[in-house]
Amino acid sequence: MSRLYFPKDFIWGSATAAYQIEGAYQEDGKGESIWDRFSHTPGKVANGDTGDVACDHYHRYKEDVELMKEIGLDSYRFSISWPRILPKGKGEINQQGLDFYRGLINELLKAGIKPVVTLYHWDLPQALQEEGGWANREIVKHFVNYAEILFNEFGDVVSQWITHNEPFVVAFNGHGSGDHAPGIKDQQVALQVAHNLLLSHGLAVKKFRELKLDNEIGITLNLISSYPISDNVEDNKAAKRMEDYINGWFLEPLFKGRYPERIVEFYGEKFNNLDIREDDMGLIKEEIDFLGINYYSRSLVRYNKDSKFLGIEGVKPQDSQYTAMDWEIYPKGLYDLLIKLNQEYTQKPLYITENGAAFDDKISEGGGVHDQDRIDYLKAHFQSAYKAIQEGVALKGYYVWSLMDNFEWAYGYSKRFGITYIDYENNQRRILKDSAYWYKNIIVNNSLEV
Ligand SMILES: OC[C@@H]1[C@@H](O)[C@H](O)[C@@H](O)c2[nH]c(CCc3ccccc3)c[n+]21
Repeated sequence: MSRLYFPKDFIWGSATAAYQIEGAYQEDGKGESIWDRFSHTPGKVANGDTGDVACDHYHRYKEDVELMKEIGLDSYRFSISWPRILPKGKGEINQQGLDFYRGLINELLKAGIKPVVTLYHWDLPQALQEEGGWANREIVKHFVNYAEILFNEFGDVVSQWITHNEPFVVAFNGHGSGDHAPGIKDQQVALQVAHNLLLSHGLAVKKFRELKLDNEIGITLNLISSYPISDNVEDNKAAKRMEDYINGWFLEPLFKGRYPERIVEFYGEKFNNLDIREDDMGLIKEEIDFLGINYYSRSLVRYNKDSKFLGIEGVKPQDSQYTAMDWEIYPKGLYDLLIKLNQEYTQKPLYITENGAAFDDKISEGGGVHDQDRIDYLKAHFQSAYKAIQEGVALKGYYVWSLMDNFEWAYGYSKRFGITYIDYENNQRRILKDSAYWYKNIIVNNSLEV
């Protein structure tokens, strides 16, 4: 057996999001979010699950920081719930909302754990949705106002700020396929939402720079590695379109100030109809300090002239392994992605802000949760990250998704991503899974045994 040693200042962390773990959905002045509304809408979420209680983190955050300390995390990535801070999305500030996050951050600092805050992880105040939400360009100034409140309140204790979690998903799942809140099904709206999200990111970064804070700011994107099933030209073009659709639509504006031509022509009229103003692309390209990457799996495609989805058809190799989300386990895709980002987009510091897997975890007779499949998944992806670092990629940290089982959006509580098991039948009891103990050992040694 040999050991792969990570750089000495490498950050090992874990990640969550407010709506997925906090619960207390109407407590202490919190306003309604679009996910409160969506999850309470019959038929939208598996088993009629909602985030009303979730993991009850709102009341149990001290216990949860103790868990993070036991695992030995260097850092914890979490999101702040906009409607806890501004119940109507703007106007009056809810002090009890600020107090909750102050308490959480204080516990983290006492435990020597770096707080990394995601400003927006999908839980828009419902009051703003009623004014058009992300489809209405006015939202940009409300987002910057919200961000400024948090920069001023926590700017001296937060290590890094992430403006948005996965604008692709907010735009295309929330406004294209409609399987996420607010459940709109309109590609034209989805494209406008994507643009407004990027613009809100750029203006929030600009505001952050004006405040001259000494921590860092970036954005988190869900990114894939995209491969053609054969080396024929049409399959290769299909794989490139897939990469442009998920990765390029956001990477190109953020780092090159433009939308990717190949797919712009594919969108045609829908792109020409967009409300993009003269300075927008320059504002979106405001320099960031790091890029957050959420990687879970690859995309393997073939060209299909009858496919309404960009002429693309997904392929699922028989001999691959799959997670409980039916996502192919493909660690090499993380390595390929990191190398490509380094070569084609940025040499800025990169963080894996999410990587992990859902498996059908069970509590064993002895009371433990033996999730060897999750250990194997993480080990293989850590090895890919290690290889990329060895080849010069400025990967500075890795956040396992997730610290605990939680509300998995439209899948409700049916999918478990945590390294901590949540026993929903037993008062949300926390049980560290074998993967948590395995991760603890990695962190202590800052190395991986292979
Ligand atoms: O699905 C697991 C996690 C979610 O729980 C996080 O909130 C979200 O940031 C996140 N993103 C991805 C990859 C992109 C994706 C999002 C939604 C559905 C399918 C894929 C996976 N995950």
